[in-house]
Amino acid sequence: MKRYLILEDGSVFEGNAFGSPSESTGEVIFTTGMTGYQEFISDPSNCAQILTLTYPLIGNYGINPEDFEAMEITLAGVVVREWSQQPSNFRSQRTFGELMEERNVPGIAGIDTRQLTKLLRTHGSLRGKLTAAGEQPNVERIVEELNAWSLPHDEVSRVSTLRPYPSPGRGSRVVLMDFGMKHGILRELNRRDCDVTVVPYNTPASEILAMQPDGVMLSNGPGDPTDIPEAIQTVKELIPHVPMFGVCLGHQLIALASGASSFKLKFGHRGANHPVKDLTTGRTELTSQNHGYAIDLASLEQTDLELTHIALNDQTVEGVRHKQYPVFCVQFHPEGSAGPEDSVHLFDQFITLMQTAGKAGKQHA
Ligand SMILES: NC(=O)CC[C@H](N)C(=O)O
Repeated sequence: MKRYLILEDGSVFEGNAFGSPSESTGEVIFTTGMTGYQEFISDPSNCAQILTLTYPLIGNYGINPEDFEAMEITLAGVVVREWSQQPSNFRSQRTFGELMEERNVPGIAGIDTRQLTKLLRTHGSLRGKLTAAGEQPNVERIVEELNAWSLPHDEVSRVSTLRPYPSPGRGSRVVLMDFGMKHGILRELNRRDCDVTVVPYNTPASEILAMQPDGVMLSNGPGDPTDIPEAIQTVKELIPHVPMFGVCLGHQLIALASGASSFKLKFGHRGANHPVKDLTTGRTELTSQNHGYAIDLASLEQTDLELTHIALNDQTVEGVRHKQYPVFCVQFHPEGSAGPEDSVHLFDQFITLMQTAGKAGKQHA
C-alpha cells in the first residue's frame, strides 16, 4: 500500500508502507551508519523522531534478540530505500519489517533517501508526517499542520526507568542515571564488574549520594538537554561530591550544569565512523554518534571545564573535563554498539578515576 512522507517545506515523497499502518508526525533526521540498524532503531535517544537510514538496503542481516539497545522502540517512524524480506544471518529471528509491525512503528520504503538527506543537510532537520497506509493525503493541509506543530519536550520522562533497579557486580559502585539509556553503557560497566544501580532521571542528588556511590554515570537520552532543568540542577549538586562520567545527553548536562550553553545542530551527527580528536593525546578516534544538539565552544570559557575532544568534521565540542573535580564526559558514544569501539577505553578511565578518588580518602564524601 502507498504511503507518503510530507515535510514542512512542502516536499512530498511517495513510497510503500510497511510496519504500522497508522500515521505519525516527528522531526525527520538521518543516520549514515552502513550497519547497526537494530541498535539505531532501538536507541531511546531517537524517541519521537522519524529516522531515515541512508544505507540503501536495511534489514539484510535481520533482527536478533541480543542487539537491542532498549526493549521499547520509541521512534515515530522509519524511512528506507529498501528493506530486506529475506535476511541472512545465523542470529536472525525475524525481519526488520516484522519488528516494525510488531512494535507499531510506521515505515516507508522505496524512498530516494539520498535526495531526502541532501534536503535535510541543506535545510536542516525538518518536521514531517508519515501518512496512514493507503490514504490519499491533502498536502496543503498537512504542511499547514506541520508548520503549527512543535517538537515534544517530554521525551526523557517517556523513556527513563520509573523505578531504580540493580545490575550487580563486585567492583566499583556506580549509580547510573537513566535519561534513555542505551544498554551498551550498562554492558560496558558490568564488563568491568561495576556494581550498578540504575535510577530514574529525576532522582535527587541527595538520594544518589545517600547510596554512597564510587561514581555516577550519566546516560545518553532524547531531546533538548534544556528540557530537563531538574536533571541539570541534580548534576550541578553532584559535581563537587562524586566522580562522574557522562555520555551524549549526559555530557550536555554536565556542561550545562557547569554554566556552558547548548544549541541545536543544523542536521545532527548520526552514524558510525565520525572522526574525533582527543586533544589530550593528539589521537584521532572513529566514533559512533547520535546527537542533534551540541555544546557551544565559546560558552566553555565561562566554566571550570576544559575542552578535551573535538569533532574533525565540523570542529564542534565532543568532550570536556572538569579542571578541579574528577568529572569528564563525551558527546559521542564510547560504548559503540554498533561500533566502532576506538573509545571504549574511556570506561577504563572512569574506573581508574573512581579508584583514585576512593584512595584519596573520598574527598567527595
Ligand atoms: N544520544 C544522545 O544522548 C543525544 C543527546 C541529545 N538528545 C541530542 O540530540 O543532542
